[in-house]
Amino acid sequence: MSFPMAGTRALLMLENFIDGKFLPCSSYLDSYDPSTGEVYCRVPNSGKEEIEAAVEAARAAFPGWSSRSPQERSQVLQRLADLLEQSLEELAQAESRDQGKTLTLARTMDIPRSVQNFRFFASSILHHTSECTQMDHLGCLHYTVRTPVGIAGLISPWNLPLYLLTWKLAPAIAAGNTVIAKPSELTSVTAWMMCKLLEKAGVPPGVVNIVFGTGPRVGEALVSHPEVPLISFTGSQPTAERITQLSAPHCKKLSLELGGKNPAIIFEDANLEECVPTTVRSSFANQGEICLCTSRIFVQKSIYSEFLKRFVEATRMWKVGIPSDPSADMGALISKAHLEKVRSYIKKARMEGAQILCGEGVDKLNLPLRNRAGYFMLPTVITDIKDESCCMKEEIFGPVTCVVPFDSEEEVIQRANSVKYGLAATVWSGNVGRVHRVAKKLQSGLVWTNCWLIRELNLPFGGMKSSGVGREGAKDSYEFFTEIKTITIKH
Ligand SMILES: NC(=O)C1=CN([C@@H]2O[C@H](COP(=O)(O)OP(=O)(O)OC[C@H]3O[C@@H](n4cnc5c(N)ncnc54)[C@H](O)[C@@H]3O)[C@@H](O)[C@H]2O)C=CC1
Ligand SMILES: N/C(=C\C=C\C(=O)O)C(=O)O
Repeated sequence: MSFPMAGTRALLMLENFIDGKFLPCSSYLDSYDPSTGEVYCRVPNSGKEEIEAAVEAARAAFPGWSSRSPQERSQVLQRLADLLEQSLEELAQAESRDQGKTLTLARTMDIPRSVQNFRFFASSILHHTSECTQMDHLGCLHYTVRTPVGIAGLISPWNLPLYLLTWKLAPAIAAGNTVIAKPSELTSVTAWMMCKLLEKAGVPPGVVNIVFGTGPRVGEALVSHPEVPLISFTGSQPTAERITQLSAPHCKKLSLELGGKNPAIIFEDANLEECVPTTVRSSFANQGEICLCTSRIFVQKSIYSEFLKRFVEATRMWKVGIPSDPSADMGALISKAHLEKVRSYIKKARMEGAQILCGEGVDKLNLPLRNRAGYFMLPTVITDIKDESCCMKEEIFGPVTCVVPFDSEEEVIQRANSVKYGLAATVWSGNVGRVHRVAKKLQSGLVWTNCWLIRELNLPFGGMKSSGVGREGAKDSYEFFTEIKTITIKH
């Protein structure tokens, strides 16, 4: 596999992957290197025509793929995982250049997890069982069978491009579906690189089709297509709303993994040695562009000053640098528009009288000349802010976090729950009873106590309230990507 390295002039031209073939498109979109602000890649600007071709290919491939045994499909997934792993370095370089994240993060998190997604579902597909019940008095036996749904539409975002695409793709094809995936138009490169490995892995033509382009054009064509009965989406809440509207006339199965406004609750008996560095990471990892990132930090009053001092010191040590710098903790944000949006929240906070303790507008960003037009900003800590402020209510999805004090357990639970989102929370305390009590009362699909982002892929992942509909994981993804049928036998 090859793609232009940072500094090369040739534009990378992506093509759609339909029916096992790379196909050019009649129009293209510019894609930017977030670390320089320069166009470096052109992405197909697909529409209805390409979706029609992909549906035809996926429909034709379905009978063959769905009738293979789980073992056969599992072997294909394992081979794909091996091939991705062999290309780990190239994929990590590409992800970092396309997304702006540090190369270190792409190498240690994005690509290894993409490999793991295939290995995980290659294994879990072998272990599902179905239910059976008896009604001896009526001479009946009842059991369930599961069958793949058909053509799965997968729409993924720009923050963890290959990681989140493969988190949907692996369970979809493991269960016997064929797929049409639409990655974010801002970060399409690693999906295109993966297509180059599919044939060698033994994925038959038409089982995986990847169509590139924008949400309103090709995304909507996919969502509205009557022969795509299922959509798995990760992204923003307004887009989820639109997908829901477009799917409604067809009663499609939907899995919606959306944003968060995730609280960290830090009690006075927390181990600050562990809590401070983990909360810096949970706030600013991947430039704060993970739906699980912390953006509201509630600290018990008795340790508030001490925590704040240590937290700001540690944030100032969180280095922003060019993505290839091995000492950088944070790279560039995804786009100019997103950088401006994130900065606008800090401006609003200032206007409301909040204090910016470090970061944007307070400290100086040091970047090489070539990267000055890149979309970089410093990790920023806001205090003296009201719970009603938009910075405490809306998903900013950038390196910005708010720190506020609290008095009691009851109060903090109520405040943590007072937003429309309910995705992830962290609770820091040495008191086991309290940890269980608080975790249970938080309106949040995931609660990490005394840690962050330790993932158990077997268990349900997803959010409550406006953070989404449905869950993903070994059993949940299997259930989503299959239809269940109850069969009664009278004997
Ligand atoms: N995982 C998450 O929680 C994510 C949250 N966001 C949030 O969303 C905000 C906006 O980011 P965007 O890139 O605009 O997210 P988005 O929700 O618009 O994009 C996610 C995916 O949906 C597609 N899409 C967009 N409009 C569509 C439509 N009408 N029909 C079908 N597909 C469509 C996009 O092309 C992309 O592949 C961010 O600032 C952040 O707050 C963004 C990305 C991921
Ligand atoms: N869905 C997102 C992150 C998921 C992480 C995981 O499955 O470990 C997101 O940032 O959108």
